[in-house]
Amino acid sequence: MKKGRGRTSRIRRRKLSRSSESRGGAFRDAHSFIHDVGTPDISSLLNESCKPEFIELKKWLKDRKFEDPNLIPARFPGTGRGLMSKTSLREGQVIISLPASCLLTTDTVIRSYLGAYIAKWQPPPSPLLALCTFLVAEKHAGTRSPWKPYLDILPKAYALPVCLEPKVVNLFPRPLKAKAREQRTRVQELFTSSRDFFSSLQPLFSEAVESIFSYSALLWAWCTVNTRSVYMKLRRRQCFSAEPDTCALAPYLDLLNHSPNVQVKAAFNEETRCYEIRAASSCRRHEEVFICYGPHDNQRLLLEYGFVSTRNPHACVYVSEGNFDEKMES
Ligand SMILES: C[S@@+](CC[C@H](N)C(=O)[O-])C[C@H]1O[C@@H](n2cnc3c(N)ncnc32)[C@H](O)[C@@H]1O
Repeated sequence: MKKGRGRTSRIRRRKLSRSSESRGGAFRDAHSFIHDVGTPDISSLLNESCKPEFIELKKWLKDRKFEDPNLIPARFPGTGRGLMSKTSLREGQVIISLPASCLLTTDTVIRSYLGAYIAKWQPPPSPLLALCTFLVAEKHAGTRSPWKPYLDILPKAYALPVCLEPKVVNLFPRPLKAKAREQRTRVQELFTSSRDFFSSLQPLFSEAVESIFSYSALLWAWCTVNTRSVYMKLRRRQCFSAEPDTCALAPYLDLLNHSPNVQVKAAFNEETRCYEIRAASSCRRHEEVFICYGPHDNQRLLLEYGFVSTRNPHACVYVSEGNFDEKMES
C-alpha cells in the first residue's frame, strides 16, 4: 500500500489541514500543510536555482568572487520571482554582500569599447544614456557578451506605464494618467535626442545601428535601469552630462522584491568594496527575503516599478483640483 492512503492517515491529514487553517496566512498554511503530509517542502517547490539560467549566473558570479550559500532564487505566490533564505536571518545580519566586480556602473561602460565614443561625444551623454547604451549593445552581442549570464535573467518585458498601450493608460485615474504620459514623453525624448549619438557608434557594429538601438531596445534598457538599479553615488566625470550618476546594476541582489513593511540598510562599503544590504528586521527560514525600495505610495510603485503593494502603509489618494471641486460641490 502506498504511504498515506489509509483511514488513519486521512484523519491525520484532515486534522493537519484544520490546524493550519486556524493559524491564518495563505502562504504559511501551504507551508505547514505540504510539509506535514510528507510531500516535498514548499522551499523545494518554489526553488528556481536548478534552472539553467541561474546555474550559469551562479558560475558567472563565482568567477567574480561572489558566492552566497544562503539566498536562493525562487518563485513566490503574489510577488513572483525573488530570493528565499535557506536559514533564518537575524536583525542586523548582512543579507547580501556583492563585490564591486559584479556591479555594472558607468565605470564599467567607460572601461568598455564604448568609452572612447562617449568621451568624444558632444554634448556629453547622461550617465543613464551610457548605461542604457551598454545594455542594448551587450544584449545585441548575445553569446559574445561577458554579461550574458546576467542579461539572460533580466525580464524580457516590463509593466511600467511607459510600456502600456495608451488605451490602458487612459483607464488610469487622472493624476496617474498625467504622470504616465510624462514618463512616455521622457523616454521618447531620450530616444530622439540620442539618435545621433547612436549613429556615431556605427563603426562598432556590422549591422545598421538603427536596427540595434531601436525605440523598443532603448525602452527595455531604460526600464531595466529604472526598476533594478541600486543607489550608488559615483564621482562626477567630465565625459558625462551634469545629471547625477547614482545608478548601479547589481546582478543577483536585484532579485530582491519590495515590501513596505521591512527595513534594511543598503550602501556600498568602501572598506570591503562590496555593496551590502543589512536586515533591520529578522526573516524566517524558507521565507521570501524582502528589501524596501523606499516609503513609496502605490502610484509611485506603479510608475517606477510596475506593481502595487497590497496593504501599503504609504498608500494615499491623489485628488486633482477639478476632481476636488466636483466632490465639494456634490
Ligand atoms: C529589483 S526587481 C526584483 C526582482 C524581480 N521580481 C525579478 O523577477 O527579477 C524589481 C521588480 O520586481 C517586481 N516586484 C518587486 N517587489 C514586488 C512586490 N512586492 N510585488 C510584486 N512585484 C514586485 C516588480 O516587477 C519590480 O519592477
